Amino acid sequence: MTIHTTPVHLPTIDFSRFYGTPSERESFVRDLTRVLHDHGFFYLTGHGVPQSLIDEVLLASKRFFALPEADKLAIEMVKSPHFRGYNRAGYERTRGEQDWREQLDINTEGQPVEAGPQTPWNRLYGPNQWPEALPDLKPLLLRYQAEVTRIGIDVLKAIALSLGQPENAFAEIYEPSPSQLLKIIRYPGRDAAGSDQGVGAHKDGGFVTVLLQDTTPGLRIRTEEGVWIEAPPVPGTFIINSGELLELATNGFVRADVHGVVTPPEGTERFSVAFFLGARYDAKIPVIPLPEELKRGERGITADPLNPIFREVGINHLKSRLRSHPDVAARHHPDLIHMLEAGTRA
Ligand SMILES: O=C(O)CCC(=O)C(=O)O
Ligand SMILES: [Fe+2]
Repeated sequence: MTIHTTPVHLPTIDFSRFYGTPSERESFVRDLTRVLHDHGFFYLTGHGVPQSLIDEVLLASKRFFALPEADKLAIEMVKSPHFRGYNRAGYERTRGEQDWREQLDINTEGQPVEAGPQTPWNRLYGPNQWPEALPDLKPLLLRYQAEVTRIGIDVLKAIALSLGQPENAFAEIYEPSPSQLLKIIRYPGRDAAGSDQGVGAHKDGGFVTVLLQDTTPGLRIRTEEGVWIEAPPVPGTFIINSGELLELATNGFVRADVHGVVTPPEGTERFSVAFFLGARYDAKIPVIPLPEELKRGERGITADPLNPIFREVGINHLKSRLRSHPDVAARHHPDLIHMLEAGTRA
C-alpha cells in the first residue's frame, strides 16, 4: 500500500464525561454526534480499563507470538470450523490480497450450535483454541474480552443517544449474546513481510471496534475527502471506530472510514489487539429514524461490489469470515463458497 498521509489528527474524547454529571453527559453526546458523522474514528480516554490489564495483555500477546511455530500451528485456524485460532502471516486476505500479519482470533467461548439452511451463521459458534504452552492466556484474554465488551456497549449507548435515540436503542439486536471477536495481532517488519500490506484497506463490519495499539505506528485512515491520515498509538487510549452496521443503520449519517495497516519498517514489528463488537447473528440491521436535523446529514450507502453488505447480521459475518479465510472455507464449508459470488445472497 503506497499511502501519503497529511498531519490531520483524529479527535480525542474523554469517556468520563459520559459517566459524569447530566450536563457533562449531554455535551459529550453532542460532541460524539459530530465525530461519528465526520470520521467514525476517535481516541477514547477515561475508559476505566486499568493500565495494568492493558500491559498484561500486550505482554502475553508478545509471549504468544514468540512461541515456537509448532506450538502456534497446533491451534491453527484451519482446524476450527468456527474460524477460531492462529493464522500465519500471509494466510488472511483483504479484498483478495494477502495480509502480512500473524494473529490469534477468539470469539465468545461456547459450544457448537447446529446450523440449518436458514441459519448457516450458527457455524460461527463454538469453542476457541488456546495454546497449551501458555495456560494463562485464556483467562487473561477472556477477562480483557469482557472489559472491551463493556466499553463497546457503553459506547453504543452513547452513540444511540447521540443519534437522538433512547440509550438502549441497539440492545434488542445485541442482547443477550453480541459477537465478541478479539484478535491479538503481530505485524512483522518489511524484511519479513511479503508486501507493504499489513492489512489491506477495509471497513470493519460490526457496531464498533475497540483497538489497542502497542508503540509502533502503522494504522492509516482514509477521510471523506480521500486523504489518508495516520492514527499513531497514544498511551492510555483506545481507538474506537464505527463499523458498517452503524453506517447502514443510519443511512450513512455515521461514517465507517476505510482504514488499513502498513507493514512496519525493516527490523521492527508492530503489535495490536482489536476487538469487534457485533450484533447477534440472528438479528437484522434496523433503519434508525433519525431526528430531522440529523437526517439532513444522511449520505446514503455506498455499495462495494467486492463486499456487498446485507441486513442479515449473521450472513455478513459468515461471508466476511469465508472471504478472509479461504483455507477454512475450503476445508470446512465448501457448500457455502457460493455465498461469496458478488451480489449473491445466502
Ligand atoms: O492492527 C490494527 O491497528 C488495525 C487492524 C484492523 O483494522 C482490523 O483488524 O480490522
Ligand atoms: Fe479494521
